[in-house]
Amino acid sequence: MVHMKAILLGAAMAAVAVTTIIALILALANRQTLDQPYSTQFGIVFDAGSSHTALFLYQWQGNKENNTGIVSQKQSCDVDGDGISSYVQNPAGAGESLKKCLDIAKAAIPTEQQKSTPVYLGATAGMRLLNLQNQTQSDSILAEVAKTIQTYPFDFRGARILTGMEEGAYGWITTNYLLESFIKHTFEGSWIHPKAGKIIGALDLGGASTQISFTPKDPVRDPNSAFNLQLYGYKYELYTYSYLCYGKDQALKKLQAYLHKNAGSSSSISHPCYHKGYNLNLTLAELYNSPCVVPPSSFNPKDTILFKGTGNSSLCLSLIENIVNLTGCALSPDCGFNGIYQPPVNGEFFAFSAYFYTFDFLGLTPKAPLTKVLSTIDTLCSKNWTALTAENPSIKPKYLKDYCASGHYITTILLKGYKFNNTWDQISFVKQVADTDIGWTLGYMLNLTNMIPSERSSAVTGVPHSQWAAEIFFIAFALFLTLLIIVILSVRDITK
Ligand SMILES: Nc1ncnc2c1ncn2[C@@H]1O[C@H](COP(=O)(O)OP(=O)(O)O)[C@@H](O)[C@H]1O
Ligand SMILES: [Ca+2]
Repeated sequence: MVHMKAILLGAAMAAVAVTTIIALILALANRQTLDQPYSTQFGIVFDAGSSHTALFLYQWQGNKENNTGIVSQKQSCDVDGDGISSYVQNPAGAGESLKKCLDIAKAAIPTEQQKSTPVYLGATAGMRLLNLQNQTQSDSILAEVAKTIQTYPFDFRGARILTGMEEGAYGWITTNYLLESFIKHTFEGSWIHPKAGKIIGALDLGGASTQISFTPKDPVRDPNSAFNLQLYGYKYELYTYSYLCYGKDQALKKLQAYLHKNAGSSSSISHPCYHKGYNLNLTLAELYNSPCVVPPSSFNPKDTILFKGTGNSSLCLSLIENIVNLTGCALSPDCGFNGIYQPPVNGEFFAFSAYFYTFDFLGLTPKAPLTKVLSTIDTLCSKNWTALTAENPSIKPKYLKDYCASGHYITTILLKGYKFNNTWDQISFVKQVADTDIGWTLGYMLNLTNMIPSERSSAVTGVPHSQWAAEIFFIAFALFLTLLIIVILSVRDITK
């Protein structure tokens, strides 16, 4: 009898073991399903900035992950000419200007994929300002760019002006997506949520606006600058603010207007941020062409003024501190500049766009000690224009003339505005991560194409339904067998 029971138990255990092993093999063996070749998909985003427009072509491969996230930049294309907001006299020209880049993108996408390639155009602060000045003009420019894109075989999804908050939040999403701060692909092939605290803040300096976005330590006190997100099952409360008129170009225009106002009737004005030997002629129409500067009560738009560079670095810095209003704070002490609410900065930050361009020219990327930064800007500002242009023959004068001023502007807003004075080393000045540009465009596309799920369950690993059913069947069957044996053995014991 004991012998019989042992045989039965042995046989049953063997059956359970075999069933469990099959279930395990099914569960573990076939993760490669996701590596089956999916066709490459594409997406296009136009960044219609205040100073210029660029096209970004992104690609991704079904569910197949590469080591830096799923979506990468295949190529980018710079549109010739200025930003679309400069086409007020010729809105159709704004549409026309996009064709070169659209043709290049079309050539890069296989014909059969073109119809399913989404295209977005997002305009930022240049169009925000035009929209404030003259909505009819901004609408007609948007209509013209939409019309041109629709002549291409893509899936056009709209041309619109982003809010400053969207611009800041999407830049933050792009940065953290590329750095895999939300979800990380491990060596073993699964996805994990990385340790909290590795979320990076984003600093974007454009021509007409500048954005700061980060997750503060404490809850955001002003709902107007709170942006709540849920990504891969985790909630984030973002502080984000966009300072309209405080992009690099509009801030430097404010400085010109300030100098003009203080020059009285003189048409020749010393400019301490311009290099000795550099002269700039400007009509008053050009100087006062933006809502960021208040013109004198009466002026002749055709009058010209002459800015003469004096290369006085310390005077330049103190004038820039006048442009950025550093006093007054309603929610004291939590302020950025201009009395705008901002919680204390928290953690590491990536600074891109004109932050990067300026610091790249200065040789200060990705990081440099603050003392070196300040002395490098001083040295640059004191160079005379002839020497500077001779040393930098490949740099466009329209950028070269402003690096002194923008160097001082950047340190002013970062140190005294956002108050990185004790955390300077937390800022990296970068253009790309994993060969993909940092900016709002990728985050915008990821969001609009629902490529960042809000729930963890939609994350990337998985098995096909049939395999999942087989796994469940064998696991259930193993459990059933175990139970059956226990019951049989107990019944036999009782009836004995
Ligand atoms: N090579 C460069 N050197 C210096 N500044 C640059 C360079 N390329 C672009 N920029 C600056 O970067 C900024 C880009 O802003 P943009 O995206 O056009 O405006 P916004 O984001 O405010 O709509 C502009 O101030 C432009 O002058
Ligand atoms: Ca921009």
